[in-house]
Amino acid sequence: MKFTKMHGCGNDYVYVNCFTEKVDHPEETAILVSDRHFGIGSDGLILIKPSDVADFEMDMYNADGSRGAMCGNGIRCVAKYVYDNGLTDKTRITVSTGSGIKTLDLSVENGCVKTVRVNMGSPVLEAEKIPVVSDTSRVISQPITVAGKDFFYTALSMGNPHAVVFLDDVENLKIEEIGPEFEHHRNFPDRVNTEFIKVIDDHTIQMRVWERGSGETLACGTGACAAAVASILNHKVSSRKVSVLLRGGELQIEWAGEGQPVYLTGPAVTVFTGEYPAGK
Ligand SMILES: N[C@@H](CCC[C@H](N)C(=O)O)C(=O)O
Repeated sequence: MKFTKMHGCGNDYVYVNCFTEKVDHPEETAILVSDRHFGIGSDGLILIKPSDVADFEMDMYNADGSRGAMCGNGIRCVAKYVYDNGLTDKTRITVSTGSGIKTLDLSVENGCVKTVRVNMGSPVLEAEKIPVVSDTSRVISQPITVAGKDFFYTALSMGNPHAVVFLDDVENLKIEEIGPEFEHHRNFPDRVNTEFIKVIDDHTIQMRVWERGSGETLACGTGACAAAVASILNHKVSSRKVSVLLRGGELQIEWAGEGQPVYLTGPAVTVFTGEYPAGK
């Protein structure tokens, strides 16, 4: 299998061009290639496929082999891959995902895509659609006890489920201890991605993320969107344009408010290409 390793703000995936390559068991392949010691090393696997309903299809798998419906950093890299490798010459493309068709605008410099702006669709706030177990129809700053500690969280879906928690300090957070406890908490029947947020100023937030199926990653595009929406809903920021500072870089989020789509802008980078497994 020929592959390309790419990342968006350090959220790295192995990309396979399924116009020419075939992956028979993507769940098992995702686990194998993601291993940072015995595999290629990544947060998961992303298959780029032909589509009947959009220009391309993105099919994504986490490092544990579970399927993700949407990936904000991954879809920007899909855009870079298809443009840089001549599968399209369009700078506005559509990509079919597990959470619908997304439209992407590509910024090109010297013949290569540098940044991509994605229409991520509207956030889903209804508890049962996220899904999150709750007595209320929405979960905005609700108490939750996780691993014996009390937190407040806001839940929403950006095509995948997110819990956003505001803290005074995220740098010293023992995320490898608390992250899995949120992921498997009984409130989240489909597990959850959890964003831990420190507010920096009225338009900037700092974020660490524990991703469902992959653990701590350096960035999460859907998570950055969820965090910006939660920051606006909880009046933590006053701007509708929010900069999200992640361990692997910075993402820009725009949201005009309820019923409106969220826009995600950020970089996409190719790291290397190869073949897996090696011939010899
Ligand atoms: N890193 C991604 C999200 C990947 C899927 C997620 N772990 C899930 O299972 O929902 C992003 O950039 O959005």
